[in-house]
Amino acid sequence: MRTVGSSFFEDLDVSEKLKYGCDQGSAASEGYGSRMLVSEKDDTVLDWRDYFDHHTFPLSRRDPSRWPIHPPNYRNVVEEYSEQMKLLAQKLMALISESLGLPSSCIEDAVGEFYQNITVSYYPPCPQPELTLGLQAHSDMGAVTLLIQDDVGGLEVFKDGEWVIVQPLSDAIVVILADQTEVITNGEYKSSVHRAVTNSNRARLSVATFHDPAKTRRISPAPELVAKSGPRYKEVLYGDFVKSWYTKGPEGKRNLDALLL
Ligand SMILES: O=C(O)CCC(=O)C(=O)O
Ligand SMILES: [Fe+2]
Repeated sequence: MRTVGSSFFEDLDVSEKLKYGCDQGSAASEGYGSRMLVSEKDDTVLDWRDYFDHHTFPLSRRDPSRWPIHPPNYRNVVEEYSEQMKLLAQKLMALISESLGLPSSCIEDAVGEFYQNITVSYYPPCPQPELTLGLQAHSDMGAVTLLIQDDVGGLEVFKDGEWVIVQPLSDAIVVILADQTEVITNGEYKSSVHRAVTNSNRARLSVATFHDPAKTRRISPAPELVAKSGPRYKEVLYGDFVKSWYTKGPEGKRNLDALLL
């Protein structure tokens, strides 16, 4: 997956890439985009990255004809990778459920049918890395994100009040728990606040596979956990949560904090 991703970003010129351009005006639209976000306040660059977003599940959203044809195995690799990541996300949700004494299907049942997106992020070398981040601090909105990165490094997680580097390991898949898992587990598992930093000499590639509920899904803490310690989060319609995330901007976990009881 890393190989086909970097081949798309590094072998094609901009005009070729723009044939797959996403609609930058609408949230999480499929295709190629460049998010060199610039602050309206003081012109500082906020995000320094290019990306390609693929809609992979449910199958009704999947249209491989919108994905690159270079390199030639690109579309097959994405389809196979998507399947494997879905299986892994299901396994992890079952293990988390069991670890809390819940039936193994509990979290997956609460999430419902997976909306899976695969985002390849490409961070070009940044001339002044101290002035901008590749991607601002945020927690992911959905349930579980599975991330692979190359050997450059740049992913950091916020732990015990400081930023900790996630060392790149070529065979590792980083599990990033997202906001809806925190709600469903009634805060027993926390979503992770993370960001990507840039560097001035090497481009970096990461592939994040998001597993989210449908926008029409209502998410609330599992009843078994509420029975033990009372509800700690308000119920939320996932579509409303996504809307408020895009309105307020990521900025740490502020969005999820609005659901705290
Ligand atoms: O590039 C990375 O390591 C982080 C990507 C990420 O957090 C995201 O796309 O939500
Ligand atoms: Fe993220």
